[in-house]
Order: sequence, then C-alpha cells, then structure tokens
Amino acid sequence: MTVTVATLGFPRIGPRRELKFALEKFWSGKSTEAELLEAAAGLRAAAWARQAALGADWLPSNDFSFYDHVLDTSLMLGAIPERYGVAAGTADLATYFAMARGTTGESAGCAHGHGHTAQEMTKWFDTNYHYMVPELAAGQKLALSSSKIVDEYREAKALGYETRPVLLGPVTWLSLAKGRDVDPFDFLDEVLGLYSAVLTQLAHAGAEWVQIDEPILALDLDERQRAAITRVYAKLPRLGLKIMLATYFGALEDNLTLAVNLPVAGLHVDLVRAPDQFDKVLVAAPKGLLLSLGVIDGRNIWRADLEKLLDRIEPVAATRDIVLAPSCSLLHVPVDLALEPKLDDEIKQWLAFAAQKIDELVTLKDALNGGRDWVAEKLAASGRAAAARKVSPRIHDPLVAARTASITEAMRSRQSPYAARAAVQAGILALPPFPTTTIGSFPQTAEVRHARAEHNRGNLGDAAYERFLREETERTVRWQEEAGLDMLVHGEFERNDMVQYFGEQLAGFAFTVNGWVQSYGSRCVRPPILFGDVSRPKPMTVEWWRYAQGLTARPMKGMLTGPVTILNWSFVRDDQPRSASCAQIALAIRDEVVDLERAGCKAIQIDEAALREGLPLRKRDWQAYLDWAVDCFRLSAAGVGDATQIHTHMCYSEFNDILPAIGAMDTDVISIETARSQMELLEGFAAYRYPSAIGPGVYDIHAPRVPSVDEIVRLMQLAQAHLAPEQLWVNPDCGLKTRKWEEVKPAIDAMVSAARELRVRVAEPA
Ligand SMILES: CN1c2c(nc(N)[nH]c2=O)NC[C@@H]1CNc1ccc(C(=O)N[C@@H](CCC(=O)N[C@@H](CCC(=O)N[C@@H](CCC(=O)O)C(=O)O)C(=O)O)C(=O)O)cc1
Ligand SMILES: N[C@@H](CCS)C(=O)O
Ligand SMILES: [Zn+2]
Repeated sequence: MTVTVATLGFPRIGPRRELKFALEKFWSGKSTEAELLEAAAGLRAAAWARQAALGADWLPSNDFSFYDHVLDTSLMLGAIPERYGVAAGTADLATYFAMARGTTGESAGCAHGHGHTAQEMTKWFDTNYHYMVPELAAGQKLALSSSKIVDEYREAKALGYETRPVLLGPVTWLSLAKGRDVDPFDFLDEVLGLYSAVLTQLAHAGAEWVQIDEPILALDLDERQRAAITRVYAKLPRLGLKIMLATYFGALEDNLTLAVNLPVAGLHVDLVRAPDQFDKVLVAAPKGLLLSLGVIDGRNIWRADLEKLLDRIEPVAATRDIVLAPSCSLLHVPVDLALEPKLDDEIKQWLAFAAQKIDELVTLKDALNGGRDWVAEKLAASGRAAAARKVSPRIHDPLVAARTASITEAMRSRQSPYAARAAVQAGILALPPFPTTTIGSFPQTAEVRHARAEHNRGNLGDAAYERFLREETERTVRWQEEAGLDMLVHGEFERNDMVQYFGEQLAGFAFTVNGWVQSYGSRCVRPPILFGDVSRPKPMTVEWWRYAQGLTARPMKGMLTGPVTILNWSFVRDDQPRSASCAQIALAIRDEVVDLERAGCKAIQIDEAALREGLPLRKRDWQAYLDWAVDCFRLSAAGVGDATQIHTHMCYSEFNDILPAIGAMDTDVISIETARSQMELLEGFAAYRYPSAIGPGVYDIHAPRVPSVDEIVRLMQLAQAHLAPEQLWVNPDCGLKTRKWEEVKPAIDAMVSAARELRVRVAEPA
C-alpha cells in the first residue's frame, strides 16, 4: 500500500510578506502591473520549489491569490456586481482589485460620494482570515471570466511541477454568497456548468487530479445544500479529472454518509479538529476511495508527536493507500520557523510552521513506507519534544493553577446592578447627553510604524522612541479636546496590534518576528503563541493611561483587549481546554483593570472584537462557548467598584443571535458596528430590552469617506426609534488605526457637531 503527502495549500504571502509589499507598491502607483505579476510568479515558483524539496508528493496550484481565493472564484464565475461596469467574461486585474478594495482603493469603501464600494468582507469560517462575500443579483449573467486556475497549472508544469489545482467548491461558494432579491442556489445549474467548463479545460491542459474544497461539509447543512452536493458531485467527476474532495475545520458527522458515497476519487478529512471521526470514516469509506488524512494541524503551530500519530495510522496504511496532509490549507500558519532567531530553543522545539509541518508529514510517510527505523532519529526528536513540553516548568505555574482554582462566582459579579452603578457613574463623570467618544486607536501612520520598526531594529533608542510616542499621544489628546469629544482615548500609538501588544507583555506567551499570517488582502497579523500558564508580571497600560490622563481634565478611557479576543486571535495551547486558557488571560486582564482603577481611571474599555466571531461552527456548541466566554469577560471586568464605568467594543455586526450573552456581559457601555446596517441591529437590542448604554457606530471606519453631520443626526434618530436617548453614546464603528488623519479629523468634527445638534433636539419640547 502506498502513502503519499499532500499540502492542500501553502501560505501565499511569502516568507517575509513579499506579497504585501508588492501589492501595496502597485496600489500606490510605485510599480507596474508587470512588476506585480513578476513578483507573484516568483512567490509561486518559490512555494512549489520549497514544498517539492521538502518531499511533498501532491503540490497544490491555484492556492496563490492576489487578495482572496473566494474572490478568485467569484471572478472565475463572472459573478461581478453591476456597479463595477464590467460584463462577465471581460474581467481583468483592475476589476478584481475594484471588487476587493472599491475603486478608491479601500475595503468596503466609497470615497467622497463617488467610486464603487468593495464587496463585503467577512471572516472565513472560524479563522482570522477574511474573504470577500460573493454577490449575486436576480437576472445576473455569469460567464467564465478568469483562466487563473488553468494558467497557474500550466505555469507550474512549465517549471517541471505536476500539480493538483485547488478550487473552492461550488456548494461552499454558493453557501457563502449573498443574493440580492434572489436565492444564490437559484444559480446552481449555471455555476455547475461553469465549473464543468473549468474542469474540462484543466483536463485538456493535462491535469489528472483537482482538489475541490467544500469546508461547508463540516457544518450543519440544510436539505437544499445537501441536494446541491449530490447534484454537483454526480456531474463533476465525469469530466475526466479525478476529484479530491477536501473537507476541513470540523467533523463530517451527519454529512459523513453523504460525503463518502459521492462518486469522487478521494476524500480529505480533518482528523485534528475531529480525531474521533477517524474510525467512522474508515468504516464508511468504500475501499476505492482514496482517503486523505488531515493529521497535522493546519490551524495551530504545535509540533506533532509523530510516534503517537504513527500508532494510529499504521494499521490503516497496511490496508489501503492513503494520503497524509495537514488538516486544512497551511494558509493559517506562518511560513517558516527557521526565520525566528529570537525564539528560544526550548519553545522552538515545540513548534512547527508550514515548512516544518510538511517535513513532519514526510517523516510520517517515510516511516510508513520504509519502517520507523528509517527515520528513527526524527521520530525520537519529535517524541522528546512532546515529552519535554508536557513537564516543562515554563508551561506550568503553580501560582496560576492555584489562582484559577479559586475563582468564585462573586469574582465575576459587579457589586451592584447596572441601574445603581449608572447613577454613581453619572455623578462622577458628569457627561452630557449623547456623550461622544472614539474606540481607541488613532491613525497608525507610516511614521508611527517606522519609528516602532526603527526602535525594534535598535536604530532608535528607548528614550527617543518614548519621546516620539508621548508627542503623538499628546498631540492626539489635544486634538480630541479641541474637537470637543467628551471621553478621550490615548490613541494606542505604542501598540503594534491590539492582541500582539498584550501577548508581548504577558507571561505564558511567546511572539515571533516573521510569524505573519494573512488576515485580509495585504494585511497580516502575527498571532502571539500562548504556550504556558498566563500571568501578568507587571502593569501593561497603566503608565500610558496615566500620562494621557495627566494631559487633560476630561475622562481618559483605559484601553484593554479582552480575554476572549486575546485567546481567539492567538495560537493557543492544545494541552488544555480553550476555556482554561481564557480564564487565565481573564485573571491577568482583571489585574490590569484593577490597577487602572487604582491609578484613578474612571472608565475602562475591554475590547471583545472577537467574542462573536469565536462562535463554534456547529450551532449546538454555541451555548457552551458563550457560557465560558462571557464568564471570562465578567471575570476580567468585575474587580472594580460601582463608580468605574466598564465599556466593551465589538465590531462584527451580527449580534441578534447572541443578545442574551451580550446582556450577560453586564457592561455599562457597549460600542458596536452599526453604520452599515442603518441601525437595524438595534431592533434586536430593543426587543431584548437591553438595559445599559450603547454606542451604535455612526460611521463606517473601513472607508475613507467623511460622513456629514446630517447623516449622523439621521442615524442617531433611527437609533432613538429603538433605544432611549439616555442610553445612547455617539462614536465611530471601530478604531481609527487604518485611517488617515485628514479623514479622521473632519469625520470626528462632524460626529461632535451631530451630538451637539442631538442634545439641542432632545432639550426642545416636542
Ligand atoms: C481588527 N482586526 C484584527 C484582527 N486580528 C488582530 N490580531 N488584530 C486586529 O486588529 N482580526 C480581525 C481584524 C483584521 N483587521 C486587520 C486590520 C489591519 C491589520 C494590519 O494593518 N496589519 C499590519 C501589521 C500590523 C503590525 O503588526 N504592525 C507592526 C509591524 C509594522 C510593519 O510592517 N513594519 C515594517 C517596517 C516599517 C518601516 O520601517 O517603515 C516591517 O516590519 O517590515 C507594527 O506596527 O509595529 C499590516 O501591515 O499588515 C491587520 C488586521
Ligand atoms: N481599541 C481597538 C479596537 C479595535 S476592534 C481600536 O480602537 O483599534
Ligand atoms: Zn473594532
């Protein structure tokens, strides 16, 4: 029986974010399209060479994307909304970037009243990767509009690599699509026809296999989706190509029988998220179905215990051909651990990034094909690392264990109910009706990022860097006073990222230099690595808060990232439940909250941008997650007295299905994204009788567009249709870090003017 190795997809950004820099150079007009195409071809060639050199047998092609693979699929199908003025069949790179960024160059943007908005962007399943939501309208004509998949197959072939092209499956694409006056599934036959044409072209180009990704198969499916799966995979396998149907991010569960009985040549299953499905899949899968076993974690950075894996796989490999693979595309992990000179050796030996994961797969393959002795040293090293990690004193801190064991319900509860707290806080803060504030960050200009980079490189000393940050902060505080904002923020200039900044200061976290992962388009994040018990060696934000508050008599918000968001945007431990790691982070944030209060801070914002997006993929798992997530938030927030106003912020706009959880967070003020939904979201808050204060975002910070005073007044009037005026704050949808000062200043001026007008209007007798 033969064992081979596949990779499903390799990170496309390049080992040092080469794609980001090539894209941003092109977008800013500093390079030509030809130069961009050349850079992309170089990245693809390097990725194939690397994977081949590591010993992968099945190399992916079409896993590269200039922005997003869902958008690539939309362009392939010619699903181009009318506003871009391009007929299906005639799209080019300019159309692609217009769909990705809007014609003024911004995600979801529409500048100054002209230009075309980008497609909506949202997160890819439960990852921190974001895709462009496909749009379909009634009567829309689709047509093949991109030959990318065939071109990249041929490009690899010309370089001597036989690849298995990767294509997002039609049922997942339709499931992610939004229809305007139409059900996306009405397009099923048309879409199926186009996929058939693409597969036929690939077969003509010489491809033998294609990998079709249907992650939707790991979710709860309705009858229409199940029927679509049956229909699509009755047809596509007849076109001369063998199909490896890839499922990932969870178990097939009730979709297992459906999946294994499709007439496809291969099926990939995720055995990291869903190890328990291994036996079920083996029983259900017909002998002729080539199984691709996702045994190495494509979502996390831990090195595997290879001997332990072999114990499970060996009996199977003796009875059937198998492919070994990461659980999903390697898109979600950094490229190469070898680029991390600053990680210490003890932690480094526990980790595997994309390149190391392929090496692990190849070691497993060699052990299965040639016997364990053949790779004895590699297996022993993997076993030693796993054993060392289990007992390392770096991981286990008895003080943290004792502290988490003594968490009580009282520690999660504020002293008094909201109404009593609100009365005390009103007396102290003395804010006007419709108080104005912002969400925390002000523009992270090139100058700010450059100063930080120079400081990190050692070219800018600590004192000079600190002086620079203090000046930026002071300028921003002064400006906020002049603008007339009521509750100020310090601007977050000292922070590289709202999660990484805290990870870098907490014990139990390690951080990388080049461990970038694509978040959306050219934007990347470096998730901290949560490897051990978490504690807070010393205050993290208090000195910045104290400095900023010292500059003004107005209240300065303390600004923290919440435990659930830190957890969801980090690479986390796999040796204890996520809830346990989250409770530890919650205690560390609680310490910071208490210290801020002691320092005199009257209002503390604990951002939970990722609480909603951390929801499990299967609905039946939601409540358990929400229970511990809300508990952790409350634990982080409830160490303060009634007089301290606790804010939170969430910038993903689907809240109605988790309103009880939001209520249970028991915050004094929540700011949420609402501008794009015209305040419709507040209906849910009203129906739920949400008791405390809400700052519904009055303008979309994802766009460079400056809102008018009238528009903000109108939005706030819509808000008053749902909520009492006393409940309302006025703020933007999210932080301003990605904006420019010339956009921020007039927008905030308009916001403050609107609040003043609203105050006059409520004061006037009806
Ligand atoms: C709110 N979002 C966030 C998510 N996850 C997070 N962990 N953080 C988030 O804020 N998930 C959901 C959304 C996703 N949205 C975004 C928005 C913006 C970015 C982004 O802008 N990323 C930056 C990198 C940010 C960062 O870490 N910056 C560092 C390093 C800056 C840098 O690149 N420096 C250069 C040198 C510059 C010079 O010398 O002039 C270098 O190192 O080469 C910092 O500021 O210090 C990005 O550029 O992609 C991400 C997600
Ligand atoms: N305080 C953060 C929240 C972003 S979700 C910011 O303002 O950028
Ligand atoms: Zn936000």
